[in-house]
Amino acid sequence: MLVADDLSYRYSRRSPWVLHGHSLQLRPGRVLGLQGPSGSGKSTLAAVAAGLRTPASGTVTVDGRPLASYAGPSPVQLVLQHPERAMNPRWRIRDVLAEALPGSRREAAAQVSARVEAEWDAHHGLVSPTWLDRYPHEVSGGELQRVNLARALLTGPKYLVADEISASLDAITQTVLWHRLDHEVAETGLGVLAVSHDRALLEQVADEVLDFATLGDVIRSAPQKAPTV
Ligand SMILES: Nc1ncnc2c1ncn2[C@@H]1O[C@H](COP(=O)(O)OP(=O)(O)OP(=O)(O)O)[C@@H](O)[C@H]1O
Repeated sequence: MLVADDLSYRYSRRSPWVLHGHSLQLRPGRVLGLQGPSGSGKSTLAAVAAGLRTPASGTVTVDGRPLASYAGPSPVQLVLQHPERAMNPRWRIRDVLAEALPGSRREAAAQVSARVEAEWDAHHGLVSPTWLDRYPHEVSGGELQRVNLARALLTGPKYLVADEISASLDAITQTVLWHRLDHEVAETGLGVLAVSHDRALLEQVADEVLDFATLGDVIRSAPQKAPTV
């Protein structure tokens, strides 16, 4: 289980606490929705839960071990809204995916081809083999986000934090993206924290939807509780 416990976080000494006693638990094979208004702190919680930001206090553990103690690729991967910002536009999709794997680029590219053809074919998977020789600008926005997700999954995470991953897509493309991700959840037991301002979307894709505001302490109590950083 991924457990974020009693987190506090602020961006600088002078800025207000964004996280103040925030906690959540994510089980394998579940999609947990996290909803809240713009600026409330959802992305901050997502980044802390994925180990990209260090809380001032509180812990993030995976199966009882601190997330920071895991060597190699993190068991918690974070995927953000804009896939084009997360990849080199001069690399073919095969190489973009290969970057996630250890070993030489050539070996990794061969593994990518094998995996895409075996598991991620066009019928049920995230990536079509026909995209592998294309550049990022030669696939659609929805397809590129599927590549972005696939790259995170190639590292073999136990949990995926998906922060507004379909916010830039039209309704049909959103549905396709979540359907493909749902397939991965069912097949592999991946746990997903789906972060969005869009409650209606989360109610469609998640097993349970949490409100950001209910996960932390009342803001009045935060300055006493959280340590000075
Ligand atoms: N890098 C940063 N430096 C300073 N303050 C930041 C930084 N990133 C976010 N903040 C502030 O932290 C607060 C929470 O921001 P965050 O991005 O976590 O909210 P959010 O709920 O994800 O918003 P949105 O739905 O608009 O993406 C906001 O007040 C924001 O201005």
